Amino acid sequence: MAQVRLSGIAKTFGKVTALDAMDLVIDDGELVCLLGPSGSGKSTLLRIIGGFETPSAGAIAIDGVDVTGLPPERRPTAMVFQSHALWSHMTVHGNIAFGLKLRRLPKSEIRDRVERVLDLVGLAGYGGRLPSQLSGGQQQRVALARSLVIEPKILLLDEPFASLDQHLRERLRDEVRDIQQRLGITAVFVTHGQDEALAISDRIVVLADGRMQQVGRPGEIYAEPKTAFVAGFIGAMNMLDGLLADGEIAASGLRLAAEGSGPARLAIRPEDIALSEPADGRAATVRRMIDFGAHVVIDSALADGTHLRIQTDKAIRVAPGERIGIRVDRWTVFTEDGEPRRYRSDTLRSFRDVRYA
Ligand SMILES: Nc1ncnc2c1ncn2[C@@H]1O[C@H](COP(=O)(O)OP(=O)(O)OP(=O)(O)O)[C@@H](O)[C@H]1O
Repeated sequence: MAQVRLSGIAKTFGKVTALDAMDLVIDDGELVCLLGPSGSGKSTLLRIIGGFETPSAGAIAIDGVDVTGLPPERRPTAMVFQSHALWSHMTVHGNIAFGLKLRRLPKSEIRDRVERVLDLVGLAGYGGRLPSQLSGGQQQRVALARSLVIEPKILLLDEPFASLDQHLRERLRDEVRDIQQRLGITAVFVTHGQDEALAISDRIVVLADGRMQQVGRPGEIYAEPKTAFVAGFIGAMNMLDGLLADGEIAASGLRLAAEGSGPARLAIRPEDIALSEPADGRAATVRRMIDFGAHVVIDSALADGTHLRIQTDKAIRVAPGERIGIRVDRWTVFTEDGEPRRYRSDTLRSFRDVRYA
């Protein structure tokens, strides 16, 4: 069992609040991604879990044992850093065996464990090479093997594949997910790549300005963002400034049914917009078509010039300057205070306004 419990964890560096009183439980065997923009506190939180940083306030417990004051080597954790930091004069075998030698394990056991973990990361037969004789991706696999060989209960990864090209990054992150599930270990993965987080996480913790914005399953975070920040940060989103009045939100000439009054933000996913006949309050002008192969995105302009992106079928062809009608199937309205309100076109009839249905 390896559960991590953070209670009121905070960290300040001088006047900078890197983390603000954070409570979080990471369950046994879970892979949790810490996702957020640069400077949001992801690495600081990970380093606190690993014991590389001391919190200014709060406590951290692993399997019910308080480890707040313990150094990294006395925690059941292992960290994989962004830069592989392998010892260049040591072979792959030597690099991986190092931690086991420190623990004074018998030679035969060290050899067996190194072989097993090399196999696990797809590098069987590479033990005799020097790091300089490996590709970047292979070096990062060695770094991963070096962390896994000590059989940690909790694997901590700080943007481990950031320096690799996208193709390799995707392959390695899927492998990490696979290995983590096979070994049944708990993992915390720092990334600022939303695709990465959506692809591999059991749960995502979205951070901004040292605060947890939302914690949830990938699909939940995508479909039901709790704040305008999360809505804009995860997945493609049209975010428009609008005004609520008379059962509608008006934003950049677009009008949709919504309750409440006063300023608000209107969030619409590009895939939740379809083309239709132009009409008052639901028209735009095509700027350009962006062909992604599997689908097409129409970059359009609303009445005041604000961009509106529409994801559509690649069979659809429109020309720059063309006026198009839009039908919005789902939208979310965020106000300063209060919960976000989500709407769908087929629920509109209950909003006494059938114009957009
Ligand atoms: N040792 C330090 N001394 C002073 N300020 C620090 C230190 N480490 C981090 N910070 C500050 O704390 C905040 C959070 O930093 P952190 O590295 O945790 O962010 P991050 O989300 O991991 O960012 P990135 O994606 O850029 O790595 C930032 O404002 C950063 O400048």
